[in-house]
Amino acid sequence: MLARHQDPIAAIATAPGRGAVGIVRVSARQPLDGLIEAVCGQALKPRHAHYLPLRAADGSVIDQGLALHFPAPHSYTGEQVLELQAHGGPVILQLLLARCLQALPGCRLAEPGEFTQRAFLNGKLDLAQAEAVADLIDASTEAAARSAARALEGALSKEVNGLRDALIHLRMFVEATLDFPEEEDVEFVQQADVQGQLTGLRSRIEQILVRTRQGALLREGLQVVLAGQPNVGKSSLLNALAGAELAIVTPIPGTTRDRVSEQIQIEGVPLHITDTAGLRDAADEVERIGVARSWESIAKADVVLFLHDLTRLQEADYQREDERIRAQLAAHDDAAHLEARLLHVFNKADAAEVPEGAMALSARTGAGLDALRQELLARAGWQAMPEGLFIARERHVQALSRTQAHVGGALEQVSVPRPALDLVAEELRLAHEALGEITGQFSADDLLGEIFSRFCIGK
Ligand SMILES: Nc1nc2c(c(=O)[nH]1)N(C=O)[C@@H](CNc1ccc(C(=O)N[C@@H](CCC(=O)O)C(=O)O)cc1)CN2
Ligand SMILES: Nc1nc2c(ncn2[C@@H]2O[C@H](COP(=O)(O)OP(=O)(O)OP(=O)(O)O)[C@@H](O)[C@H]2O)c(=O)[nH]1
Ligand SMILES: [Mg+2]
Repeated sequence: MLARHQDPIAAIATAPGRGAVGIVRVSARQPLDGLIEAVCGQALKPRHAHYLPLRAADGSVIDQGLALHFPAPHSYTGEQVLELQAHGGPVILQLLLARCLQALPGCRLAEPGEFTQRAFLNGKLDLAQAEAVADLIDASTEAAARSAARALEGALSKEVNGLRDALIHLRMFVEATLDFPEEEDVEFVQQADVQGQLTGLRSRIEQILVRTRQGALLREGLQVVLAGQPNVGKSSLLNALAGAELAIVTPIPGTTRDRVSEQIQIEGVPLHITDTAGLRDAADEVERIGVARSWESIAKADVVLFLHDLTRLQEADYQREDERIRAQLAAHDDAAHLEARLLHVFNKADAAEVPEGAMALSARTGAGLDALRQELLARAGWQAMPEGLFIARERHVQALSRTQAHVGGALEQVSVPRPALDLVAEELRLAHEALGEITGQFSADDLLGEIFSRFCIGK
């Protein structure tokens, strides 16, 4: 353990700037009696809110506030914690913070996520729960917040721990059998139906993977880019989806020159929508840069919504331009990837006939927008699962997929006539290890550093 994990730390634990109330939080291994006496002028009853003057070094009053002492180990971090709840002005909170740093020997400013990192290191939260704390704070929709709260309660961890126990059970069995003489072990493994157990495990992992992917979608959202020729109604569609006049709309082709992005939500799934400059051989420098940016956005999008203008479908030059864009899209992407993310949508259904089977809408009247929303959710792989939802990260999906691959590897090994049990054991060990990365049982220090450094300060 690095020495820095032993230091007392302090930080402003509320959003910076002006708030009605702000909190300065201190966490330390050593007793906080000296600090409490210095700032509060009296001893504090554990886990009890005291209203009192909070004092500077010269005895002057910084603020009338609330002080709370959580003696170790019954605190957020598992260490001694002192909370000073003051009025929320930035100057007051800075003064209180400076006072704590100066009155508690060895105390330094907390790094981002360091309180939660200590909660993790002291076993108060596992890694998936600690990540849920950050996801709860950063949640951009109610559904994301609610499922982050469920992950914080341990919904994902519980699933992962259930899998872990089943894996440990199998590992112990297979490893014990390894010590048997060769003829007996095979028979033993067959009797215990290791193959059946592995098959069961694999379908359990698959079910959890499906839910974890949903949880990751709630967290990451979906990147949708509106692309197409000038004047087809991309900006109108952005405005219609967002319900606000965000992008300029005019009948002049080439109106949008720079990207305009907005986050909306559909059934709680965050959608990041980007309106782009119409794709054409631009006449001037500004538009040329705009079109280059359109292509950058297209490259990064999960869904490329290729918008067409129904009123111009029959025009030869219009068709030629659409073909050119299609070819350019194909040149930027491999066919399968393009197929999976390209969505053709036909606009101005209020002003023209709609061809059979086309996904048509009118950005002007709003007709067809609901069907588009549902199509976007379907593209994202969203399945409404009201109960049992928990927030998750791409990292969790990856770890579960690797666990699944190793369980599959073990299954392959036991399915041959004379299974090599040492290979089965090795696959199971790797599966266990991959699974353990989710809750932080087997996590490298650099992964932990990476995760906690993305928290806000004071968390
Ligand atoms: N004022 C304040 N509000 C806050 C926090 C905080 O640190 N301070 N939290 C910060 O994120 C969240 C609450 N999280 C907390 C988690 C555990 C404990 C705690 O004292 N745990 C003890 C006792 C548990 C019990 O009494 O049942 C323990 O785990 O032993 C406190 C806050 C949200 N609201
Ligand atoms: N009739 C009809 N006109 C529409 C519809 N959507 C957009 N328009 C009109 O089409 C013209 C172009 O709309 P924009 O939204 O600016 O088109 P754009 O694709 O963003 O164009 P650029 O920014 O130039 O690439 C405007 O005159 C809109 O009023 C629609 O659903 N029906
Ligand atoms: Mg536009």
